[in-house]
Formats: sequence, structure tokens, C-alpha cells
Amino acid sequence: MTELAAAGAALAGEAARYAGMGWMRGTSGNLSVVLGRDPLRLAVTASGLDKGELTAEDVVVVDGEGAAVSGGVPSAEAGLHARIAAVAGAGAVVHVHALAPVLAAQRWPDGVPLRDLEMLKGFGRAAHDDLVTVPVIPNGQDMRVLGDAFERGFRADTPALIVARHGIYVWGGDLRQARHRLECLEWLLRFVLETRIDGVGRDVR
Ligand SMILES: CSCCC(=O)C(=O)COP(=O)(O)O
Ligand SMILES: [Zn+2]
Repeated sequence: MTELAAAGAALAGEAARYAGMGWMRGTSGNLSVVLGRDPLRLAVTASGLDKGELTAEDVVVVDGEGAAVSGGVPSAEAGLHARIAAVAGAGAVVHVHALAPVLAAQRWPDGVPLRDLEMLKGFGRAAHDDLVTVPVIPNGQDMRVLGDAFERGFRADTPALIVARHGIYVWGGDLRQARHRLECLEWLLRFVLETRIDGVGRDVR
């Protein structure tokens, strides 16, 4: 199996899993893995498909700008995947349209503060003492503008980005680590939404 076919199979498997969780409704969401760094090359899911039905062939190789270097139409958000991979050094980037991150960004538009929760360990942070602020940027259709906003708020210890009124990006060394981080972060965001008490002790009711 070629490296691209293996990447495609891995992306399809992960996407089916996220779709089963209801986080890739319609044709929403996209996933990528880094194939090489010099020059930067990513395998990204193809655009506009039902991500719960992807095959190993539904993958496109893109460059550091998110432009296709092989056949096919890459995700419309490939440019942001490439920027995150370049800036954060991520090996895999996942983007889903889970509802909790979007609701949380609506309530905390300057960033979602989290603290003192065991699940923070699943996000690579300390359970106590550490204030973790998940960055929020405005939505838009220009991936360069989104990438610039991401870079301005980037912190190496916070592998996630919420795009307001849109969805969430989470990254890691590989797809599995990114998934674990995303699952834990989605739980944390649901917690603050349902308790309405954030990581700085504000009651946002
Ligand atoms: C209803 S999905 C709108 C586009 C989007 O936000 C998304 O995540 C999927 O885009 P892609 O080009 O990767 O299919
Ligand atoms: Zn999206």
C-alpha cells in the first residue's frame, strides 16, 4: 500500500468514527495528516463528500497553502489545516462541526476558559491550577485570514481552535492523539455549557 493510500484509509476510518458521533453532519468536517515537511505536504479529505462514507481514494495531497498538488478537489479548509500543521508542528489536524464548541464560542467569544477539571489531562494540560483558554476566531471564507487570526492567538500548549459559528479544529502528533484531545475537549466544553460556570469562576447565566 502506498503512503497516500494508507493515509486515505486512516482518514476515512477516522471520519466514519466522527460521523457516527454526529460531529460531521451533512458534508461537514475535514481531516488531514502531514506527509512531509520540506516542502510541507498534507493528505486532506476531499471537499463536499459525506465524511461518513469516505473511501481511501477520497484524499488529496496539498501544499503549504492548501492548494492541490495531486488530482481532486481538496477540502475548502485545507489552507487552515496547512497553516496549523506549519505553525503548531502538528502531524494531524481534525475539524468537526460538533455543536458544543460553537455554543461555547457564542457564550465566550474572547476564548473559552477552563480550569480544575480532570478531563484537562486528556487535552495535555494539568487538571488543576492551570487556566486553559481555548481560542476563538471569527468565521470567514478566506483561509489566509483565518490562518492569520489563528497564528495571532496561537499557544503551543493549547492544541485547539474554535471558529465561531462554524466548528472546531484540534491537532496532535497523529490522528489518534488529535481524536483523544478532541473527545476530551468536547466533554469539557459541554461541562461549562451545562454548568454555566467557567474556568475563571464566572457564572455566565
Ligand atoms: C455544511 S459543511 C460547510 C463547509 C465546511 O465547513 C466543512 O467543514 C466541509 O468542507 P469540505 O470542503 O471539507 O467538505
Ligand atoms: Zn467546517
